[in-house]
Amino acid sequence: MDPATVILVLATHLTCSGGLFLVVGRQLPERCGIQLWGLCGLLFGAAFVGRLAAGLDAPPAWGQLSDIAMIGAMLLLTAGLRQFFGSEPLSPRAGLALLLGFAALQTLAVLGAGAVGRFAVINLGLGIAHLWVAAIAATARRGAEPGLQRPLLVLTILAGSQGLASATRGLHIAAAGVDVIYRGIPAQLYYAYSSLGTVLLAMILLWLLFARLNGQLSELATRDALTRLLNRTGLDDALRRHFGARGAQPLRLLALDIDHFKRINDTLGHASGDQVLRAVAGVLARGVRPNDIVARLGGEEFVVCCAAADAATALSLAERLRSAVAALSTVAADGRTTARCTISIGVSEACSALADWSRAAAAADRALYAAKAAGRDRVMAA
Ligand SMILES: Nc1nc2c(ncn2[C@@H]2O[C@H](COP(=O)(O)OP(=O)(O)OP(=O)(O)O)[C@@H](O)[C@H]2O)c(=O)[nH]1
Repeated sequence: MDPATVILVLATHLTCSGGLFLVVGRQLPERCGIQLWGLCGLLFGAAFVGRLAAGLDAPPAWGQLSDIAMIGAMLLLTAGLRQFFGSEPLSPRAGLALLLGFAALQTLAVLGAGAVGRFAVINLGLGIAHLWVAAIAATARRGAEPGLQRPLLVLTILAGSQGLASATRGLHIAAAGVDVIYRGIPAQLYYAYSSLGTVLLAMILLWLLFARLNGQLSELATRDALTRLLNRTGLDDALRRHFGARGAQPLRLLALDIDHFKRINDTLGHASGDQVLRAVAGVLARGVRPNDIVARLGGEEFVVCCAAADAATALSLAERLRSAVAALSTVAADGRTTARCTISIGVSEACSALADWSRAAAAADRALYAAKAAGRDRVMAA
């Protein structure tokens, strides 16, 4: 394909994907990055159109405007990525300073070496900008949720390889002169790879977005909004995963219930009751080992699944949780009164398969009611 056709295809693709991002971004929360990616696509597309409009053989100064627009578009891409991961994008002043610095450097190169200077600097500039995108993706991947790991790895590889390709092209043009800008195998390979890269980049950004939305949806479906513990659906999923794993340890079920919780609501108000629920949930979540499962089944009922083969371990965990909750003192919604509460716990026999789960849950419940009947604030084994 001749360079003008490649540039036209790139411009069309970038403009369409930029527009699509802006349309999709209208349905999403502000500052999630996609709006900046949309602007990046539109600006990059406009830069290519500007390059075509000026003509591929136009004097370097004409093409400089489109080059500055391309670097501006790359800055928007990095800003969108930083926004997506919740960090502050570059300030407009710093972005402007970078653009002016690039323009000054390129002008010096054009004055010294004409078209070769211009193309060497824009390719080096695009190379550095792509490597920056790769660095942002690689850094974000370290702390990212599991669903984002793969798209971020692909983005790191794609942006990194595009960065290296652009920088190498810049150095090649500086060394070999104007003849290699549009002609020859390296130029053909470069245009083929950047066309593919542009299409893939838009897909990866959408992949990132869908992975994030998917994670948020699954979080909403499986976690209790008040305490952030697993809800019933989340517990079912966790049990299926636990028992589905090879060599799964047996689980002992601790059924927990806050004693006389209605009184807390009645005396201190529902908002204070919510604070107590959050505080108890915190004690349970912090008090177990990473392999254990903690869930809120509704109201003031919780369940802890303890990966322990022997009853003594489960009973001592239950006792530890009971005394930690009894020692807890929660500031009520008025900010002054403190609320205290106790819990009763029923502990089941070991359960080694998902099929036995309801029997274990019923046994733990019976033990819990026995603990309540025996005066509350105690642990009973099934
Ligand atoms: N604040 C708050 N209260 C809730 C929530 N869900 C359920 N409740 C309240 O929890 C209370 C449960 O009361 P009961 O089932 O009578 O149990 P209890 O008062 O703890 O008594 P025992 O379990 O017998 O010790 C009810 O008043 C419910 O309204 C919630 O999300 N927030």
